[in-house]
Amino acid sequence: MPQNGTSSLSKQETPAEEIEMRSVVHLEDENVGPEAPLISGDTALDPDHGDNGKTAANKPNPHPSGSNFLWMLTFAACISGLLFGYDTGVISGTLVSVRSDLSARPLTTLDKSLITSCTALFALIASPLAGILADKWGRKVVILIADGLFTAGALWQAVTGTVWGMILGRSIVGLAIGGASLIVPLYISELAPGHIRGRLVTVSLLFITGGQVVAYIVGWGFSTVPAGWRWMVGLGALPAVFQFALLILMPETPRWLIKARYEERAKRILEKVYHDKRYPTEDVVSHTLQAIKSEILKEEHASLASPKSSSILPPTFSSLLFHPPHARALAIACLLQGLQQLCGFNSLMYFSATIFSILRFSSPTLISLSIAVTNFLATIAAFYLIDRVGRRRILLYTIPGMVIALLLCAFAFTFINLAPPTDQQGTVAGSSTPSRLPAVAILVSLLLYVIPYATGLGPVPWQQSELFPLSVRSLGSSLSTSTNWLCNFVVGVTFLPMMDVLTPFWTFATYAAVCALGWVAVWAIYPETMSMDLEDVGELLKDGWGVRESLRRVEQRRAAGCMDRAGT
Ligand SMILES: O[C@H]1[C@H](O)[C@@H](O)[C@H](O)[C@@H](O)[C@H]1O
Repeated sequence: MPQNGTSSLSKQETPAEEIEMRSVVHLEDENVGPEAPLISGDTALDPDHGDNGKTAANKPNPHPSGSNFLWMLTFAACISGLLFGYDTGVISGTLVSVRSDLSARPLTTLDKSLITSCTALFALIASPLAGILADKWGRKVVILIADGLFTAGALWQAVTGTVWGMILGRSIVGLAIGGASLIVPLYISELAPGHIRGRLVTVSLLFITGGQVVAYIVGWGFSTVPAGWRWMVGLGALPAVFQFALLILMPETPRWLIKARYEERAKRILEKVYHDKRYPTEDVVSHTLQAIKSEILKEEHASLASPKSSSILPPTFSSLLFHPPHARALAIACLLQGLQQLCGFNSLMYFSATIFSILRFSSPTLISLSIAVTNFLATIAAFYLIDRVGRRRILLYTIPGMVIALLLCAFAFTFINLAPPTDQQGTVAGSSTPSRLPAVAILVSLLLYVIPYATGLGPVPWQQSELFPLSVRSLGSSLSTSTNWLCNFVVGVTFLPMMDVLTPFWTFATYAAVCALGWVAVWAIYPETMSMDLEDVGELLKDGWGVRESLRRVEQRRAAGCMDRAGT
């Protein structure tokens, strides 16, 4: 395995060497601008060779719904998503069941906050590190390390006897979640053909939200068993061990392999990914290979030619921050990830039982399960829509629904008298006799909020990897993943204080305002990337945000009938 993704050329993989030599020759030609074909006379390596709208109709058609091999790899990778969901969801049940089992005393509010928020904090630290490792050693290595951390963290939590031991265990799991949340969408995006990429990445969201549902059910099931919480947290080790074993069968992504100059291996994997008896795959494989190689050459050229690169920062960092197309991709990815968290969804994930207990529902944990189940079911809708309706359009349609539902919820809260401030257990105190109608209206409005969230903002930001060209893909994805965890952390620590200080009305109205502002930003700068090859997305952001151009291409592809392959 190469040390930095650019060395270790094997003898039989000379075509990649040749590519590198050609690239050097090309870079020595002063008259060749980034717009020009990289290798004159070689149409396969022409930047226009990809689907830029002119060639859409002529592109070879891969299997419309993906080969079995591709689906198997997607499911294998998604086990990390299941762990991400399980470990974020299990905390709510654990906090109620621990009682005095840790440090021989009941948990204080501070204990609860630390145990909950350290996971997001360590996920935030882990994602950029995972991005660097994913570039150096490959995507698979990060999955392997995350599995090790998931297992160690789960077992440690199950046996620990102190609050600080629990915080340590949650932090180890946080490191694993940070790595997994970066690598799963990246791994799948780099394997998937453009026309089903959105759906395959959304499968990982089904595993995340499904993991949250399982965690809530397990939490509910073990809540009456003495020390049952040890089983809740310890069970997280099982899927990690299973995935660890599966890793032997999982290949590296073709895109990383080509960057690391293992072209023959990349070709063999592409052949398997696109394999189907009913469809000739040779053309698709060679088209994809050439498009990846062309993109690598262009990126190498562009970053060398970039005038604003800084000598203080490592080259990939300065290329990501100072090369305008890369910086634009980063801005969009961070906007979407920040919006996904600052819209307040995880305040429900972490505190819905608290909200429903102040509303005097007889079984708050069961009612909060309805939030998790709705989140999961609406993600299934996203799976069907994301490659048909498109990422941008889904967001523009669903965010207004979230704004309305949040305002309804804020309004309904004005009919509930809340006694200030939180009690000793960190629970927001409620009035003695809240009326049933506003309480039911709050539950309904929260469910109405979750449906559009899970159809749009839940899955769309995780399509982030497709925005970045290969040279900065894992670094860019890791920074936007960190943005996600930073904002997740902010929402986790501010929700209860906001409810106390600002009142529930202003808390939910603030989330509504964030969503409304987010809608404007999405409308202004997020281009439609549905059905595009990864290598073509970069073209869109070359001279601007590419919104109009992306919509024009969507129309063109529709007219050419290309989208029928995705079932549109
Ligand atoms: O996309 C996921 C999903 O929406 C989860 O339900 C949520 O808990 C995560 O924070 C988010 O990243």
